[in-house]
Formats: sequence, structure tokens, C-alpha cells
Amino acid sequence: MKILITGGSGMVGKNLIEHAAAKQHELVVPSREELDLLSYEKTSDLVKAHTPDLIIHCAGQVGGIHANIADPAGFLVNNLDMGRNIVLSAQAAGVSKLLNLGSSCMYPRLAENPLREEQVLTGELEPTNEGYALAKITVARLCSYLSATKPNLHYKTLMPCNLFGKHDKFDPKVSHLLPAIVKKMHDAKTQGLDSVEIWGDGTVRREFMFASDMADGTWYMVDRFERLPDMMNLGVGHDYSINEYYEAAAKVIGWKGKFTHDLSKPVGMKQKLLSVSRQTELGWAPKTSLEEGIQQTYQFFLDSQS
Ligand SMILES: NC(=O)C1=CN([C@@H]2O[C@H](COP(=O)(O)OP(=O)(O)OC[C@H]3O[C@@H](n4cnc5c(N)ncnc54)[C@H](OP(=O)(O)O)[C@@H]3O)[C@@H](O)[C@H]2O)C=CC1
Ligand SMILES: C[C@H]1O[C@H](OP(=O)(O)OP(=O)(O)OC[C@H]2O[C@@H](n3cnc4c(=O)[nH]c(N)nc43)[C@H](O)[C@@H]2O)[C@@H](O)[C@@H](O)C1=O
Repeated sequence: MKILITGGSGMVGKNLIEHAAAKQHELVVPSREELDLLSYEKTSDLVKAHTPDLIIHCAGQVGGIHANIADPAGFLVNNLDMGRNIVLSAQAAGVSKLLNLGSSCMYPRLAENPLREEQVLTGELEPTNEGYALAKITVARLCSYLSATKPNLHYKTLMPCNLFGKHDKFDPKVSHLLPAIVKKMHDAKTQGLDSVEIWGDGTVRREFMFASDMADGTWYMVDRFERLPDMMNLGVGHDYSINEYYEAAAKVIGWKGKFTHDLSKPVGMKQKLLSVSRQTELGWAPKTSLEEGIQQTYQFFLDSQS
């Protein structure tokens, strides 16, 4: 297939491109300079020029809890504009298949865990990432509406849990939990610090998947696109507390010290564990253990420093 990947310079995009399955396809991976998704005209022209068989939409304004709180308007408007521009451009060019990336942030903050796809839009969203979630939900629904009303269009949404891995962002202003921990542990180890600060009391829970597993799951679903439901979670099926992630990383990175807790920092959702029943039915599961994922992420971090 000829596949257009947006966001090819990001963590998910790069993991998709580096996966062995990518070699089976002709990939079109425009840079942001070649494809500014905030412009409908430029997006539409590029999609028409390539007319791919499938678009995988990985571009977005993406960041952890701090970045989301700092710029809710940007997370709402930019993700909404990028999403609608690529989806409507795909429709205008007659592209029949599109795989949109949503997020576990689309679920209501008090929804019962594990989170099932039909629980989207059943309650109030988590305030720390409401702008981002509103954009993600709207674009997912746009895909659903087009698929439901245009027989030749099959636009579907994958909703991954939190991700980490090679090509992650380690700057504390934008990082998610796991890359933040990797950098904190490295700094503590190399600077001989005897304590590391955890945001919040460390009891909230998160589900994190290694990004190359997420890429593996995405390619697996591309091969079974017809069987893929309209919206589907992509998860590991279990979660850990924030304290447990810090402890696991300390072991892998080899730092021995004390943890302190900063209770003034935001903690977000208490838990967002995805139901993996649909992905399991389709026969896919991630393979990388948390420890191995942290090790590979740390190696990537070290390599990127030199
Ligand atoms: N990371 C995570 O934990 C999770 C991510 N997701 C979703 O997965 C997808 C990919 O995330 P991830 O790879 O982590 O994000 P990254 O921040 O690593 O990558 C974002 C990508 O989007 C591109 N981009 C941003 N703005 C524009 C624009 N205006 N025009 C064109 N391209 C643009 C970036 O380009 P450039 O390099 O030029 O900035 C980059 O390639 C997103 O939809 C995200 O919401 C879902 C759940 C969890
Ligand atoms: C995937 C999803 O991710 C985002 O939501 P989030 O899961 O809340 O984001 P996070 O990974 O940044 O934090 C996870 C938890 O970890 C705690 N925590 C401890 N210490 C650090 C720390 O040092 N840094 C960070 N970032 N978090 C820390 C932090 O307080 C929180 O309780 C969405 O905004 C949105 O971007 C989205 O799609």
C-alpha cells in the first residue's frame, strides 16, 4: 500500500517507520515544512498530489500533564485543526482508509476502569487535559460520522494508553511521566544526588506502553483494517502506581536514593487503565516488559546526549 504518515518526526511516527513491517509499504512521510497540517489548503494539496491508499495520522501537539495545563487552548485548537484538515482532505481526495490516533485521555475522568470504548462521551473530562481530549474526541467522531455515512470511507481511531520509548521528549516542560523519570534518575545518578522528587503522592496509576510495541500493534491492525472497529483501545492491560514506575526506573538505571513527594504538583486522573478486550479478540498483545522498555529508553537518552 501507499501510506501517508503524518507526524513522522515524532515518537510514534519514528517508531512506525523503524518497524520491520514498514518495509512492506511505500511510505510518504512529509516533514512539517512540507506539510503544515494547520493549513487546510496545503494539507489538501499534498493529500491530492499523493492520493495514498491509507493515511496514518500521528501528528499533534503532544505533551505531559504540565504542558497540557500550560496551554489548553493550543492543545484544543491545534489538535482539532490538524485532525479536521487531514480528515477532510482525505475525504476530498477520495482516500478510502484513514487511521486516526486518539488517546486514553478521551475517557471521562470518573469512568469505571478498565475503560471500554463505549464509555467515551459518557461523562465529564479530566480538567488537566480537557482541551486535548475535546479535540481528540471531536476528530474521532468526525471519522466515525464519515465512515457511517459514506460507504467508500473507512476512517477509524486507535486510542493508545500513555506511551514511552525511543524518540521520546525528555524536557521536563513537555515530558510525560516515564521520560521525565529517566532524565531525573540520570541527573541524580550523574550528579550524586541522594533524593529525587515525585509529583504528587505517587499513588495514582498509569498504563504505559513501549512505543515500538505500539508501532507493532498499529501495523498489525493496518493488516486487519477491515476487522478493526470504529474506535479501539491499544493498551498493555495492566497499570502501576507512579511510585512503582520510579522504583522500577531506579533499579534499571542503577540509582539508590530516597524519594520525596511534592504535593503541590498536579496529578490528573486517578486511574486510566484501558480495556484490551477488542485488541485481544483481534489477536494482538505487546511484548516488551516495563524494565526492558525503560532500559532501551535510557539507552536512547544516553545516545542522544553524545
Ligand atoms: N506520547 C504519548 O504518550 C501518547 C501519544 N498519543 C498520540 O499519538 C500521536 C503521536 O504522538 P507522539 O509521537 O508522542 O508526539 P510527538 O510530539 O513526538 O510528535 C508529534 C508530531 O506531530 C508533528 N506536528 C506537530 N504540529 C504539526 C503541524 N502543524 N503540522 C505538521 N506536523 C506537525 C511534529 O512535527 P515536528 O517534529 O516538526 O514538531 C511531530 O512529528 C498523537 O496523536 C498523540 O496524541 C496518544 C496517547 C499517548
Ligand atoms: C497520554 C496522556 O498523558 C497526559 O496525562 P497524564 O497521564 O496525567 O500525563 P503524565 O504522563 O505527564 O503524568 C502522569 C502522572 O505522573 C505524575 N508524575 C510524577 N512525576 C512526574 C514528572 O516528573 N513529570 C510528569 N510529566 N509527570 C509526573 C503526574 O503527576 C501524573 O499523575 C495527558 O496530558 C495527555 O498528554 C495524554 O494523552
